[in-house]
Amino acid sequence: MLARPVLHVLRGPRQRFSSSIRPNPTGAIRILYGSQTGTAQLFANQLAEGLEDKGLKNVIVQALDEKPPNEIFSPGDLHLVLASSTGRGEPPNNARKFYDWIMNDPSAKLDKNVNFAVFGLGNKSAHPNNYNVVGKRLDARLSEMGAHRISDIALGDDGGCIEGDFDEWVGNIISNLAVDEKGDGEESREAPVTFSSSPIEGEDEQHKPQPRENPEVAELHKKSKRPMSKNHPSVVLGPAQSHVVRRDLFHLSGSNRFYAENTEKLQVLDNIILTPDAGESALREIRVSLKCHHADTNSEELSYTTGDHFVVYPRNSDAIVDAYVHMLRVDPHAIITDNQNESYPYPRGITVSETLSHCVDLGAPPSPSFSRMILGREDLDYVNDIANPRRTVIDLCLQAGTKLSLEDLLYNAIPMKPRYYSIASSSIKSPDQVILVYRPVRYMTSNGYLREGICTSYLAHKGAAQRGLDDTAFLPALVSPNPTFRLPRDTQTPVMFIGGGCGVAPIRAFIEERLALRSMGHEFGPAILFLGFRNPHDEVYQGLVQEALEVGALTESEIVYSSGCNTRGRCQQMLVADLVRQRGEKVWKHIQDGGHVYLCGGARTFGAAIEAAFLDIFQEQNMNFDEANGYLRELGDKGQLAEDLSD
Ligand SMILES: Cc1cc2nc3c(=O)[nH]c(=O)nc-3n(C[C@H](O)[C@H](O)[C@H](O)COP(=O)(O)O)c2cc1C
Repeated sequence: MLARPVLHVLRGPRQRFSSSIRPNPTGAIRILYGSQTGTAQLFANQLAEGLEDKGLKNVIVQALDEKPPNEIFSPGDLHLVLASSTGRGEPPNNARKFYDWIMNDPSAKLDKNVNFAVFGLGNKSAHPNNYNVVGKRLDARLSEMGAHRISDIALGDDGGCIEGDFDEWVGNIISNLAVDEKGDGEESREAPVTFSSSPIEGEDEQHKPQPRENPEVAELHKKSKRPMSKNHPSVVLGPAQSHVVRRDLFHLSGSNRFYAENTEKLQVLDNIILTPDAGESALREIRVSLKCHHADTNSEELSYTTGDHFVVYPRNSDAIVDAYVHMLRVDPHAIITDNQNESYPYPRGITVSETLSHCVDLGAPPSPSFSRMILGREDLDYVNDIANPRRTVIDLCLQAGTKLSLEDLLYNAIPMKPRYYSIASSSIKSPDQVILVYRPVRYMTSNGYLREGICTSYLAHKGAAQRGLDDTAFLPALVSPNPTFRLPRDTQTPVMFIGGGCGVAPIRAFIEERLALRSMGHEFGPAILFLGFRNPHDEVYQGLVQEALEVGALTESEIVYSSGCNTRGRCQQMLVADLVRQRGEKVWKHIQDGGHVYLCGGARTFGAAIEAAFLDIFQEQNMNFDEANGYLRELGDKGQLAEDLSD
C-alpha cells in the first residue's frame, strides 16, 4: 500500500503534524470557490483538508454564491478564493451573483483587515485572449476595494499541469501561514505571518514585508515530494452485490449525487461516420434527443440555443476498469459504504466497479506527486516523462512494480470530468435534438501502448436503441449555455467563420441556423467561410455549404487541406492560418465594416495560428505588435470576435 502525500494536492487523509503552522489563527480561513466543472471545488476541499491536517481550526469551504455577496468577507478572516473562467472569460454559474456584485457596484468596499489570496483556474492555450480573466479581475477588484492581499495571484493552467500550479500556490499559502521553527505557538518577530495581522497603516505594496522562507516549511515541502509512511483511512467495503448492474448514477441524490444539476438521460438517435474514406480517425456525427428519460425529472425536454455547448459524462471502458480491478485485487461488486471519512471524494453506496467506471479518470496521467509516490522517487521530469506521453497510473505501477491499494487510487487519481462539445445543430431547425461532431482519439504511446480518448471512444460505442431501452443508446448529459457565442441579432451584420477539423461543428450550427432563417424570409449581409481539413477525405458537410452558397446564407467559401488535393483536382494545400493571412485585406475590411468573426477549432495549434495571422494582418495596417494585440483583445471584448476553441 502506498503512502499519502503530505502537502501535495492535499487529497490524502488527514495527517497530524508537530505543526510549524499557526495553530489557531484569530480569524477563520474561508475557502471560497467558483467552479463550473468541479476542479476549483475539488481543489477547495483538498485545501481545506490540508490546512486542517496542519492543525488549523475554523476552516470553512463555501461556493461564492452560497451567501449574499456582501456577507462573504469578514474582517480578520483569511479568504482563499479559487475561481475558474468559463464561456469567454465568464464566471462559473455558482460565482455569477458574487462576480456581478463585485464588478458592478463601484461603492462596494471591504475592510482593510479582510485578507485574501486568489488562485485562478483557466486554460491558456484554449483561451489565450481570456486566460484566467475571472481570477485576475477578482484579484484586482478585491485589492481595489480595500482588502489585504496576502500573496500574489496564482494562475492554474488546465492546458498544462494545473495540479502542479495548485501545489505551488498551496505551498506559498502555507509559507504565509507559517511561524518560526520554535513551534511553541508564539510568533517570532520575523515570522512571515501575514494573515490575520492587519496591514500596517500607511504601508504600500512595495514596502510590505516580504514573506521569508521558513526552514521548517521548506523541509515540509521537500518531504511532501517523498512517499511517507502513515496510516490511511481505509475505504470501507460492504458485501458484494453482484446483481447490481447500473450503467449510470442517476439514482444518487442530495449531497451524494454525482451528476450536475440539469443532467438528463438522453437517447442517442444516430451515430454515423461522416467520412468513411478517412479511416479510423474519421469524423463522426452523433444525434441525441433532448427528451428526458430520467425518472425524477421535472422537465420533459431540454432546450438549447444555437452556439451552446453539450456536456457529456463519459465512463471508462469495461476493459480498463477490469485491468484496474485486477491490479488492485478488489471485488468489483463490493459496495463502498465509507460513511465515516468526510474527505472521501466520491459518492457512497455504489460498487467498486461503478466508482472506477464513472468517477475516476483512468486515462489521465497522475498528478506530479502521485507519480512520485508510485515511482518511489523524487526526481521526475513530469512533463516529458508523464504528462506528454500521457502515461497512466497503471503504466507507472507496472513500470515500478508498485502495489497500489484501492484507497491510494481513489484518494489520489484525477477525478473524471464531464466533457464539453460544441453543439453542431441549430435550435431553430432542430429544437428537440442536438448534433455533435467528434473524432475518436486513438494514438500509440512512446512505449507502444494503444490509447483511446475516454469520451470519444465512449461516444463511438453509442448506438441508436436496437432493443427497446438498450443502455448503449443513452447518455448522461446536459446543455451548457454559451451566451457570448451567438450570431449577431441583425442578420445583415457581416459574418466570417474560420474553422479547422472538429471546429466545423459550431460553424455547421450557424450555417444551419442561417438556412432556417433564410427560409423564414430573412435577408443577409456578407458571410465568408474559411475552413480547413486534414485532407479531402476528411472534408464534411459539402452539401450544406453548397446549399448555403446557393441561397445566400453564405456568400463565399474557401476550403483548404493541410495535405492532398480535393476531389475536383484543385489543390488547396494550405493551412487555414496561411489562407487567412493571404486574405488579409479582406479580413481587415470585414472587421472595419463591423463584421463579426468566429474562430472554431483546436486551441493549441489552430487557435494560436489564427490569432498570429490576425496580429500579422493588423501590423500590416501600421500597428506595432502591442497595438495589434490590444486591438485583438478589444475585438473580443466588444463581441466582434468570438472563439470556440477546444483543448
Ligand atoms: C466551456 C468552457 C469555457 C472555458 N472558458 C475559459 C476562458 O474563457 N478562459 C480560461 O482561461 N479558461 C477557460 N476554460 C478552462 C477552464 O477554466 C479550466 O478547465 C478550469 O480548470 C475549469 O475549472 P472548473 O472545473 O472549476 O470550472 C473554459 C473551459 C470550458 C469547458
